[in-house]
Amino acid sequence: MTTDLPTPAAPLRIGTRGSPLALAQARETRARLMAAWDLPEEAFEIVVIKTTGDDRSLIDADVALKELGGKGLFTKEIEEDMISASIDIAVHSMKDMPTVQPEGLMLDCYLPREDVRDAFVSINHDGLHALPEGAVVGSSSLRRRAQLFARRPDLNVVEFRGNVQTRMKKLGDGVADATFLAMAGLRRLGMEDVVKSAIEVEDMLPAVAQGAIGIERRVSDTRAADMLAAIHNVETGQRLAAERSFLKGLDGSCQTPIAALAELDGGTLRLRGEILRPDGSEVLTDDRTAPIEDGAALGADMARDLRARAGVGFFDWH
Ligand SMILES: NCc1[nH]cc(CCC(=O)O)c1CC(=O)O
Repeated sequence: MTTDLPTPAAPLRIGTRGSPLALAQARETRARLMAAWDLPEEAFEIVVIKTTGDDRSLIDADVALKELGGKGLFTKEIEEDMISASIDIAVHSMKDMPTVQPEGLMLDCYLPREDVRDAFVSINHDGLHALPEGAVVGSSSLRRRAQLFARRPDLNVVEFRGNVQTRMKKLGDGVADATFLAMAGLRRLGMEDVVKSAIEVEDMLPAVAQGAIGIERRVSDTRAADMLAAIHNVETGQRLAAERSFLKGLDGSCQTPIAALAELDGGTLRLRGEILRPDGSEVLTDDRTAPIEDGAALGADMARDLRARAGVGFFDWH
């Protein structure tokens, strides 16, 4: 391979959001590239980009969420900077990524996946099953809210946003008895100490691509393509192919209560999928296996069948 490797004078520019988790993910990507190509830190430049999703005033206004449908809230500005070539690659939580990339951009590099489970975070309670009748839980995730209502209609759910510290303060102030966060994010931030217990996927199926980091690049950028190929994790890519095909088939976004998890066992891929009414009153699930190479087709088939079972109006809310 005759890649012109980046140098301190002409670094590979890594675009990222400025949140602590996004920065941790960008640094992990840089560390993996440094190790794979034996390059110094100065061969990379981490470029922080502000996105619509980072704008609290917009995110808190329902109108913004409705207008954008939740799609690309965290990615639009970063992708524009990649197209205009002011950055070369962008590091994303795949959970927040739309299923289709803008013209000229692509995703073909995924890092090894972290813990896919949700974390139960609480000061006084040990886990979901230990929550007393009528307890107050904080979550702004449509998926987690719907999954909680489905299992525990007695719980009261309140909006909960902010970084880990903010949420812990709210718990300390008694705003809620418990909240939920992805194990992956907490591990990557080194904040696992706030976790009371990991929720098994049988109790709460994770969001599509939870725990996975993807690295986007320009289709035409062969240097980035070569560099990223060296750190690509094949298994993560195979699992996400099935999960994201499922999401795409449901026309879903992070604003829809959809959950899915693909796992590999030898040459076989198992895909579990779930769609819920936002109030948890109805849950449709499916669980199938196929050869790994048929994962995307499996996801599309499962989405089509669940759609048919759901009928019209299943996802309506407000
Ligand atoms: N939607 C926000 C978001 N996007 C990715 C993560 C965590 C890391 C991951 O799941 O990969 C989170 C926060 C959370 O759900 O706790």
